[in-house]
Amino acid sequence: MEDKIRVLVPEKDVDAKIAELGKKISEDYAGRQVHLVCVLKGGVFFMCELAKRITVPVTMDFMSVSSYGAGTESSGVVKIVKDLDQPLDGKDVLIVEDIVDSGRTLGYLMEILRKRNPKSLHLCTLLDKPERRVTDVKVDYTGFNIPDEFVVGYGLDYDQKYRNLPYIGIVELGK
Ligand SMILES: O=P(O)(O)OC[C@H]1O[C@H](OP(=O)(O)OP(=O)(O)O)[C@H](O)[C@@H]1O
Ligand SMILES: Nc1nc2[nH]cnc2c(=O)[nH]1
Repeated sequence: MEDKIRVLVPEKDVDAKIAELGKKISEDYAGRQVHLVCVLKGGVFFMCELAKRITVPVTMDFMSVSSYGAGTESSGVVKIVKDLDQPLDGKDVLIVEDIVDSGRTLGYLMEILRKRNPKSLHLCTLLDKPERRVTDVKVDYTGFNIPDEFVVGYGLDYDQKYRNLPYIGIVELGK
């Protein structure tokens, strides 16, 4: 049987929220250049849409870390699979993520990136599951706080599927 996807956040609400976040970030970074750091793979859809909504000068870089396997639980072991191409010294860095869940990935990542001497380091996530937090993380910009459900779409996968959905959904697995 095919998996069923129940819509949690419809496409129009995601689009409206990204526009709102882009406006807020543009205001907060007025007169500066913002260096967006995308955490692959999940963050890429959100980052592209967000970048289009930011009106101050933007530069971008990408990194890939792995903390989840094929399942739905963070392993707690975070590995850098692909590092950034450019140094962060003196830059106003904004990390762009699809989701903060246990906080392990971002807690670890922010600690490493802070050591690279950015002028500022902030975090923007499309989704946050505050109930699930194990590691404390300061989130500066949040799209939606969501309940403790495993979500897919807008970059988020289940076993590498469903990243391309233009909305956020909950998978009901087929038997
Ligand atoms: O707060 P945590 O519990 O650490 O979970 C958050 C992390 O999990 C997801 O990545 P994932 O490992 O699924 O990789 P992907 O983006 O390549 O799918 C997400 O993009 C975050 O990086
Ligand atoms: N796809 C997906 N990846 C995650 N990584 C951490 N939480 C989640 C989630 O709810 N869905």
